[in-house]
Amino acid sequence: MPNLRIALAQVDPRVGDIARNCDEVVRRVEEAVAGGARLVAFPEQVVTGYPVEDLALRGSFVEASRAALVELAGRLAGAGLGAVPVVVGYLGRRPSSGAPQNCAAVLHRGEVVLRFAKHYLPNYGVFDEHRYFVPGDQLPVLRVDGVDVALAICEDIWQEGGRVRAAGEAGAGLLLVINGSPYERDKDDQRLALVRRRAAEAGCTLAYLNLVGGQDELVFDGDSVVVAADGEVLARGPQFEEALLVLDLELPAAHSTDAEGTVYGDGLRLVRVDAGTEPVAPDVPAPAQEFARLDDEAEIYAALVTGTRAYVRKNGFRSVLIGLSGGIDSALVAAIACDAVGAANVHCVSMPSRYSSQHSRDDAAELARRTGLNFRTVSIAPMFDAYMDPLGLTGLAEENLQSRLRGTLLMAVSNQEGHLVLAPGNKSELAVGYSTLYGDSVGAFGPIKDVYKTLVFRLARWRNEQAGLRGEVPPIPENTIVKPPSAELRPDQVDADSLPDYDLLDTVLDLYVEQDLGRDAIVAKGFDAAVVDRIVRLVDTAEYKRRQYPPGPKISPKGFGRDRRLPVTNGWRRG
Ligand SMILES: Nc1ncnc2c1ncn2[C@@H]1O[C@H](COP(=O)(O)OP(=O)(O)OC[C@H]2O[C@@H]([n+]3cccc(C(=O)O)c3)[C@H](O)[C@@H]2O)[C@@H](O)[C@H]1O
Ligand SMILES: Nc1ncnc2c1ncn2[C@@H]1O[C@H](COP(=O)(O)OP(=O)(O)OP(=O)(O)O)[C@@H](O)[C@H]1O
Ligand SMILES: NC(=O)CC[C@H](N)C(=O)O
Repeated sequence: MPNLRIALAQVDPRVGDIARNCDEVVRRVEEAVAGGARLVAFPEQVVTGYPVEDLALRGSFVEASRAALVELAGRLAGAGLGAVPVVVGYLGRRPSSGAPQNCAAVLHRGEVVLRFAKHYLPNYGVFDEHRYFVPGDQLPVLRVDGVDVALAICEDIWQEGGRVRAAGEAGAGLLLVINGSPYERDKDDQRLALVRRRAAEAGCTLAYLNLVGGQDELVFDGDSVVVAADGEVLARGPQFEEALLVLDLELPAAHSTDAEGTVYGDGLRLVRVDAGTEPVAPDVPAPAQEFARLDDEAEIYAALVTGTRAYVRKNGFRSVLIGLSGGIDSALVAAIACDAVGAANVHCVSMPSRYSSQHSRDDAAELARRTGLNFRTVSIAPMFDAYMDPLGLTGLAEENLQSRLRGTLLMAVSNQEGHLVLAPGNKSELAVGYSTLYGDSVGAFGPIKDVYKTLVFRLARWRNEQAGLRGEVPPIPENTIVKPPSAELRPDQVDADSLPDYDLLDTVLDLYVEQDLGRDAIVAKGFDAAVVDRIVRLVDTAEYKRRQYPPGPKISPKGFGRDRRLPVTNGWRRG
């Protein structure tokens, strides 16, 4: 059996930054070729970044992507890297109609030798690909070093049949799938099971290559994997880190004599390109690469850090600003921020009012001391009095004023000093509207907006334990974790005055939001009808607030973003 040394480049492109992304492709091909790779692959739409959303509808952008592809082929050859075929994803057009397509190409000896488009387009959850693209109808096969490598793009393996079946019918020796598959909790297990099933169906080894990094609310976890037809894992990339996986695969020699244009299942037509290369036995075998899996908390925390870092850096910021109350939410956000951009780039403001307890102020200062982040205190009392005197506010208006003064203050410091403001709201609060519009909801990015409050506590404990294991000072003060959550907007206020206990609240929210169960179905599970009614009503009436909340990293199958699109003006009140 011929040996094929492949390199899978698990990289982090920036959407819209075609020049930077192409530079990165050249750099990684250089590295792969130096490592003896005979075939190099990059993820879905690496040239443009993924997902490009409505940029796909801009003719100038599509043309820039197509031109960059041709230029990239020339650049690789010019750099002495043209002998090795390179698979890259890009944004292209269907030649007949000019309609945008989610494409990939093979670059070889200075030319674009093969182009094809994604066959199945995802149109659920966060995906809208039918809005942008028309599907491809080919089975692309690249013959390299005497092995037939069938190619596919992400959703192509999530649906039955299609390129997986066609690859089997064409007798491919390897199915190479390039992906832009966003992170969700437990999705790595789901993907591995899927990849194993598809490898068995295609009857060949399957190499699954994913993006890594973050793009607005999406986080890409990498987690590329290579699986044999019998399900054995041959290599697995790291989660949430860039990597170049170089590995040797023993693959069957190409034997298909099917002519170009042969039609397989689902109407896919064979397009074949022969790289004209001879098998090369490597001098030294590539070392086996299988990175250890992260456990649940580690994985979620890494996703939050990755998403936050990507948003800050890719939007040109160096530093962030957080209102630090001494409570658990802003404490966890501060810990994530320190891990994402470094404590020296994290700026926090304690903004006490007359209702702020001494322990809250102390806890905020203690977190700053433990992490080394930049910390200052600005009392909001004088501003508060200046509003209260002429307006005579009471009750909720008085409470929300404090939150809004803090929001205004944070934005003022952001304007003055150039830090990006992080919003500290968690998913439980966002669900029930427990935050002040234009107050604590100000900010550019919400690192924990997809994290329920009960998980906020687990992550805070987990982060402290990790510090302990590494012999470091745990970042979050114990008192912040153990005290009852409170907004401290009036004397002796605690969250439990206005909301059900968080264990109960999060359980019902999971049923209503994540699992989309109706009110009656939730009550039928044994929950108190009055509590369910109240939670359902709070969730439904807070849609307007969620629409005005900043983006944040999606970690669940149903984040408050594109995954859950409900009308704001909505007379349906029966859950
Ligand atoms: N359908 C709709 N579409 C658009 N706007 C709508 C609207 N319904 C109300 N509004 C507007 O929204 C306003 C009400 O919203 P908003 O001003 O935010 O105020 P509201 O939701 O009434 O109160 C904020 C709640 O969040 C709690 N809170 C605040 C701050 C921090 C925390 C925490 O623990 O983290 C909790 C606070 O104790 C209170 O229960 C109305 O006055 C109206 O202007
Ligand atoms: N005294 C304060 N100083 C600085 N920021 C504050 C202060 N009080 C509230 N904030 C900001 O407003 C956000 C909402 O805080 P609040 O205490 O009202 O509720 P919370 O959801 O329990 O949040 P936390 O757990 O961070 O306290 C905080 O996360 C923080 O960013
Ligand atoms: N880019 C894609 O086609 C992604 C869709 C796929 N179902 C996934 O989440 O991995």
